[in-house]
Amino acid sequence: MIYTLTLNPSVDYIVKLESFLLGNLNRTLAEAKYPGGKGINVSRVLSGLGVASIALGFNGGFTGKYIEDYLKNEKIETDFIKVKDDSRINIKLKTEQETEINATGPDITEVDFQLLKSKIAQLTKNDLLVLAGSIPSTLPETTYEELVKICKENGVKFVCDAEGDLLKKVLPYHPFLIKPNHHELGDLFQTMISSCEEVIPYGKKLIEMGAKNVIVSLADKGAVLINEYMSLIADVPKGEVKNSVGAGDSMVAGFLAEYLNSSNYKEAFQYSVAAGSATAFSLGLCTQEKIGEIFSQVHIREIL
Ligand SMILES: Nc1ncnc2c1ncn2[C@@H]1O[C@H](COP(=O)(O)OP(=O)(O)O)[C@@H](O)[C@H]1O
Ligand SMILES: O=P(O)(O)OC[C@H]1O[C@](O)(COP(=O)(O)O)[C@@H](O)[C@@H]1O
Repeated sequence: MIYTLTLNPSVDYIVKLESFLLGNLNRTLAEAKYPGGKGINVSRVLSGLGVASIALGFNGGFTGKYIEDYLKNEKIETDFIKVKDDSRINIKLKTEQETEINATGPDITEVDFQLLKSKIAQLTKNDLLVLAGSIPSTLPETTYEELVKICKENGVKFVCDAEGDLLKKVLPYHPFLIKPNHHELGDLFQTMISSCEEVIPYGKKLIEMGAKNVIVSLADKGAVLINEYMSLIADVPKGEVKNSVGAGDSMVAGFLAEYLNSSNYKEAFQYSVAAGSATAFSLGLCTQEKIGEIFSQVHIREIL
């Protein structure tokens, strides 16, 4: 079974405005709400692709209930640990640019964290855990490290989509997949990365540091897959970007769904990029149909 872990779920409140004037009254043209948080987005895309998963994490209050009900409605199994305060609301402002305000989220106690650890300790070598997103400020910086240590002890495969030190610290435990974007990759190595070709040496370093598969996305500039067998560069389809929130999460879900189906890295990567772009071209997350429409527009070349 695939488990996704979202330590800090959100209600993503997407508001579209003609323009945004700081210090003025602004009125929206349109708005939408979705359950959010990276692991939750992965579960939702997987579900749309016919792959079951169980969503884990902490949720609370009316927002937590909204998230849980929404997932249940989409037939996604959940096993959240209830916390006292409300799950956060993240604001996504769509003007000519995309501006995000991600909230801090509720306090997580030591008892809640122990409960989570005991849930993770029950996973087996037939399971895969996706750890994705930021860590609430009340949890220790070592949270992901502690959780993947448990995975390693029990032979559980895991995927990690996180930033900076959180990501670096899980590499020695050999994640099956990591997916930084080019800014996050640049931050890891204190450099600026602006093309797919520039990604390759750093991607290879991440493989040396322990990752099994590295996907680096560069928004409209393409994406790169590196593992011990190959280095692939994909270009992305052209289209009207409606909302790129969750595009990265869709790549993770797309890769997992297709890899589980075909065990073919190249096809899984092509599917992953198509899923990312299908989400960017949609108001919410991608659908299987939308991915199918643009799949053949994703061109992959191998770098020898
Ligand atoms: N402007 C765009 N045009 C086409 N596809 C896009 C665009 N922006 C994002 N995507 C798709 O979404 C994927 C992830 O986008 P990116 O912004 O790099 O990741 P993240 O959401 O993790 O920051 C890209 O690899 C691509 O497939
Ligand atoms: O946990 P973080 O880093 O605050 O991110 C949470 C946000 O990330 C998202 O999961 C979107 O992630 P991506 O755009 O990177 O795919 C939103 O749904 C959510 O609001």
